Amino acid sequence: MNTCQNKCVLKVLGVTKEYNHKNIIQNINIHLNQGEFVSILGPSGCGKSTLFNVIAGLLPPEDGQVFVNEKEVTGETGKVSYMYQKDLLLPWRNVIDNAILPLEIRGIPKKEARETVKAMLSIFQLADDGKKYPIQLSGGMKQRVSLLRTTMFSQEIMLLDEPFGGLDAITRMKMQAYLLEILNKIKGSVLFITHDIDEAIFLSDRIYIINGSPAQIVSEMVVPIKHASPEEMMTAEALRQLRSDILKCL
Ligand SMILES: Nc1ncnc2c1ncn2[C@@H]1O[C@H](COP(=O)(O)OP(=O)(O)OP(=O)(O)O)[C@@H](O)[C@H]1O
Repeated sequence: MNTCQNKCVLKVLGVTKEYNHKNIIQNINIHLNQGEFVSILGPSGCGKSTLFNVIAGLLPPEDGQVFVNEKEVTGETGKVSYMYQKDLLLPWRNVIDNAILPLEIRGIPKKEARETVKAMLSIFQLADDGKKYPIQLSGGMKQRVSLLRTTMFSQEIMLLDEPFGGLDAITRMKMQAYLLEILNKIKGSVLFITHDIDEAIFLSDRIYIINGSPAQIVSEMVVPIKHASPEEMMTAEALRQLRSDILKCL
């Protein structure tokens, strides 16, 4: 299954990364097709964020290559957008001015950048919140601002590193539905890190399981029912089987 079928926007080939002469991830091969939502599911501490840092060009791999739209970009930053686990909003900037950061870095004048962000606020359900500061926002709102800022960098390929990890269960479910709604509007391709099996099943088209020490891709699974309803999540035999197959790999 490890081939590009539709247009392949991101390809990771044989990536190995070590810290202090110890391999953390080894010979990782993954790909992301245009418009796909693909999760990397694995236990805490196995090396998922390390893999994202290599893909984003923030860490050079010991071995292997990263391609974006067929062009090698190993070790190059600025090719994909990246949302970290923590929201990392600047407390002294309001919502709009937090979200314009990627545009400012690209040299777009502040006034123009603010107009661009303002036009997106309602899509992110932040229409009345542009002037608020991070301290005035709930956890879910902070993550929506982070996501907005991430899309301001690039909507083509987004790396989302456990964006809902710190949220309570109800907010997390709302954010998952909200993320799908946003993606439907902006048509991006997403690589998503999680260690929550049901979250991966609900959101993804495909799931890579990463495990071991050093961590490797131990399985690749296609989700048979896309965006299953809560009832299907509980009762569908195909999803029960998928959950069981995933558990065997972890
Ligand atoms: N800069 C570093 N120097 C040395 N070791 C590191 C460094 N960064 C991470 N590690 C180690 O590499 C391993 C993988 O870390 P990483 O953050 O990639 O895992 P993860 O799967 O994303 O974890 P989590 O799900 O808890 O966020 C861990 O054992 C971690 O302690």
